[in-house]
Amino acid sequence: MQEDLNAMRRLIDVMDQTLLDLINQRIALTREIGYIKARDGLACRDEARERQLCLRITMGNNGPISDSAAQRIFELLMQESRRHQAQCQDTEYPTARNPS
Ligand SMILES: O=C(O)C(=O)C[C@]1(C(=O)O)C=C[C@@H](O)C=C1
Repeated sequence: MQEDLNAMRRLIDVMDQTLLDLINQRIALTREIGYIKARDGLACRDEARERQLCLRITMGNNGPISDSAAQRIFELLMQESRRHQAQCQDTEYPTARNPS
């Protein structure tokens, strides 16, 4: 019984690390977008894109989590993206990302 529990928890630990790595990769991408927005004078928040994303999340949610739980998770992710993008507004566009 304890062995079954431990085996399941090890699976969860591996999955959590994968999720964390993916979340950090997502943030890295949104930071790239942040530099582009800063360069082009665009606002961090794009409400139309956020609505589109929430719709896509609802359409793609196969459960068992509820649509509102899925939306809360993604709203938190987007909030964190915007926080990182705000930092990009204050820093120079890295030349390594700007080959031109
Ligand atoms: O797609 C963008 O424009 C982004 O900046 C990415 C992102 C996101 O995290 O998905 C972040 C902030 C915007 O309000 C919308 C979406």
